Amino acid sequence: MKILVTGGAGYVGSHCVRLLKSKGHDVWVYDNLLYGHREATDPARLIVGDLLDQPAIEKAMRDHAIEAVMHFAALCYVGESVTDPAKYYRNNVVGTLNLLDAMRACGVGKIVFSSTCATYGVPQQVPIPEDHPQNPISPYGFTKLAVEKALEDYRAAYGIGYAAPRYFNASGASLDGSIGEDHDPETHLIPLVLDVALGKRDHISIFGTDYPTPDGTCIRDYIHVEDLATAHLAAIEKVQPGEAIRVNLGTGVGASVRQVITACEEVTGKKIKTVEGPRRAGDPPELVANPQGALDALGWRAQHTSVKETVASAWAWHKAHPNGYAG
Ligand SMILES: NC(=O)c1ccc[n+]([C@@H]2O[C@H](COP(=O)([O-])OP(=O)(O)OC[C@H]3O[C@@H](n4cnc5c(N)ncnc54)[C@H](O)[C@@H]3O)[C@@H](O)[C@H]2O)c1
Ligand SMILES: O=c1ccn([C@@H]2O[C@H](COP(=O)(O)OP(=O)(O)O[C@H]3O[C@H](CO)[C@@H](O)[C@H](O)[C@H]3O)[C@@H](O)[C@H]2O)c(=O)[nH]1
Repeated sequence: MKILVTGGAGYVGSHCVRLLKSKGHDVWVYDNLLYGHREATDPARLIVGDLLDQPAIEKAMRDHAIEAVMHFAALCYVGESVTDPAKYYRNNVVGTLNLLDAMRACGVGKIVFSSTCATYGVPQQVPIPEDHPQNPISPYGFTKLAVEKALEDYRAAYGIGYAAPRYFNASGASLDGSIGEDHDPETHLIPLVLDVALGKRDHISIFGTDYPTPDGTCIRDYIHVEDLATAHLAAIEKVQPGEAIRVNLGTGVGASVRQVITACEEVTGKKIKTVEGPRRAGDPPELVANPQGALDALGWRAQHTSVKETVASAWAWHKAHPNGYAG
């Protein structure tokens, strides 16, 4: 398939691009490089462009006879989405409408869109099934839910098929150590803890120790980025024009903040200094996927279910690239 991958120079997108290519798909990346890295992808297959430039998206689709889209491009900082929601609605919602309208204009019939468990808000039930109510608690989550709704309406009216995988916490790095996570600023737990192990940060702050969980810290479902890639491959190959697939992508196994820190200590052999602090606004106590829906819909299940194994792949990359793609 000829696939346009928006955000393919970013963390999750770059891992998916590699897998798609290895399976023989003809892949073009469309990324404005705001947070993406030229080094994370093949420069000969990179179109530097913005989602807000609809004619440029259409040109990319026509120039390369695109048949399907994988859509990773988005702004993803939950905190910033609260202080500057306009930026998030414009980029994530208006940008995606431009992409969908370009697909209509060019006759592209299917898309896989990066949604998130943040669309569920504070869960009423854990593990979370796909039919759980979606009540986001941040503008970021609302932008993702708005796109899910638009996808469904575009499917019903115009026949565009879509898969909307809702990721839990993307983690880890490619198993050969060649690409990994490099966000600036970094806000995610695992890379921040590994920065402490590398001596780049003095300590990790634990955001809240009074949650109703066994050790008092938040529980998350850390899904390996290579597992996310295999799920996307399954989704793009499975979904057909006019169809809809909505699935959670998680391991089904949760790990607390303290458990992640312990895993990092075991993997790196370094003692991690921690500072216990207040809760971070908007953090639900526990987010864990019910993975059955993805198994039923895509025949997919996560292969990396040990957080220690996931941390080990992240550590291999961070150790080899202490300054990310900059060296
Ligand atoms: N990382 C996670 O834990 C996680 C969890 C759930 C969902 N997601 C979603 O998965 C997707 C990828 O996340 P990531 O962690 O790889 O983020 P990332 O920031 O590493 O990648 C996003 C990419 O999109 C590009 N981009 C952003 N706005 C653009 C625009 N207007 N035009 C063109 N390119 C643009 C950025 O330059 C970047 O390369 C996002 O949509 C995110 O919301 C991520
Ligand atoms: O310095 C830190 C950073 C994080 N945490 C905690 O670690 C957990 C994981 O946090 P983080 O790595 O920031 O991920 P999330 O906030 O869970 O959000 C990620 O995962 C979501 C899905 O769960 C996606 O929607 C988001 O885009 C993605 O950033 C949370 O309980 C945080 O409170 C700390 O205690 N200290």
